[in-house]
Amino acid sequence: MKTPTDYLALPRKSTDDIMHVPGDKGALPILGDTVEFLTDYLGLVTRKHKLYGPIFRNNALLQRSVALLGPEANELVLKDSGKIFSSKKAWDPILDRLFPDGLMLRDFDEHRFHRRILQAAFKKDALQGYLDEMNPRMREGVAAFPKQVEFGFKDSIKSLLLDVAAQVFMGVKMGNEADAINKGFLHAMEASLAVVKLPIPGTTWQKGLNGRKTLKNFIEKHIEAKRATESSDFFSQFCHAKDEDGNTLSDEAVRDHTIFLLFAAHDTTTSTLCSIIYALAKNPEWQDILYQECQQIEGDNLGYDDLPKLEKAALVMKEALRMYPPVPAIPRRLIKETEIMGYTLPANTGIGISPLFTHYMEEWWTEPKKFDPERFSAERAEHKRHLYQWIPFGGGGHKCIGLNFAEMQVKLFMFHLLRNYTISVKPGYEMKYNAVPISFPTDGLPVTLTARK
Ligand code: HEM
Repeated sequence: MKTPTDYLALPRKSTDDIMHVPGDKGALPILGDTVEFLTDYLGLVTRKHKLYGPIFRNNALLQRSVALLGPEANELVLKDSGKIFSSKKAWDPILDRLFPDGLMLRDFDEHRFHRRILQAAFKKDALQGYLDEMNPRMREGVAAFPKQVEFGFKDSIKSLLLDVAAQVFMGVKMGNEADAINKGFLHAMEASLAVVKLPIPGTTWQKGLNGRKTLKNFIEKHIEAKRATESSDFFSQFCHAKDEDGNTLSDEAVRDHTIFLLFAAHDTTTSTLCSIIYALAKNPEWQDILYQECQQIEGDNLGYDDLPKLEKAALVMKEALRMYPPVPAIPRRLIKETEIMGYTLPANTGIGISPLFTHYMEEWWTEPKKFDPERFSAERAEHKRHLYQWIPFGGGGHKCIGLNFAEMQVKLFMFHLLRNYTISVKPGYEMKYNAVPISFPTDGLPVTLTARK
């Protein structure tokens, strides 16, 4: 039987048997540190780290959990050599009704089985196909952005990426069907952040469930035809994907992975492009460097073989992901009692590691608050001091399967934008943003594009 807390986001409380771990109850009764967690996550974690060290108790979002900080902790949790950290149990409470059975919501052998099959859709030939599909749409999308007037970059890029996703993820050409898919998807995304999950018509939650239904119906309607032909979209690729042993995906698995992929790709890439555009607007010398780099490429399209030529663009992306990792914290749940950093933690303990905190640790980064893409250059390679100090894509078995696609899409956008326009913000402008649940500007990121002479 459901209890009232089942209708709240994150209803599942972790066990109380972690009171021996350093920490405190948080600032407020019941809410603990929820307010600071949502408004200044990095400040909160940095303060607690100073007080308690690399392992401490958290009390936020009606959950007690244990924070494990720093590259060693990241490695322990993400590598998970003992198979004790469940991704499914951590993500399910947030995502299982809207995006069930995606890769992140599967564990261990079952996860590995699905991931090996899905890998086929991220190989070179497939990526090349997606890039060819995306080129004209991205070019037209950038050309349609307002010029010479200030506009909110966040909403514009979100909507462009949504159009591209309808085509490249679901294989829908523009028109009514794409609009319905986009709307359904947006509603499902919004519902994933809903605090109250009551199935009442008109609420964010109910709209999200309806949104999922739209996506589900679309896939179920088209799956037979998709299996009969092949095209350059993830939906089609998943229909035909095989691992080395010839295993394939069931219709249900194709459906759930395709819908989950939309979720995993969309806000993360939108967030990354916002951070990049902000960083470039504040550091115009980097716009010139990238402009020169784009000029080496002939023609109006970015080809797959051109991607490695955009070396400096890759450095800028890495640095933006360091400073503003879209996924600032990665949750797991322990599946059995385990001793970690000198403390015995019971089964079911919620665990949180923090890419954002790690990316600002002075022990590992030179002047971490400074935008300095060259820190990732082959000569300096600061990020290689520890394999788990730069983890915007996570690591280990659940490391982002879409990272090459993400880099390709980001480069494609920058290519079409920077070869034609410069980006500026008002003098003295500083982006206001919230790091959790996903790093986003809270002011819409007002920018101005000006045509290059
Ligand atoms: C810059 C953009 C992106 C960032 C920063 C990002 C970040 C992440 C992170 C941190 C994880 C690991 C979560 C965990 O361990 O709990 C992850 C997993 C995942 N990402 Fe991404 N992602 C990005 C883009 C994409 C794109 C474009 C796609 C698809 C085309 C994608 C698909 C996935 C999937 C399916 C998983 C689950 C992998 C697994 O559990 O095996 N991501 N991503």
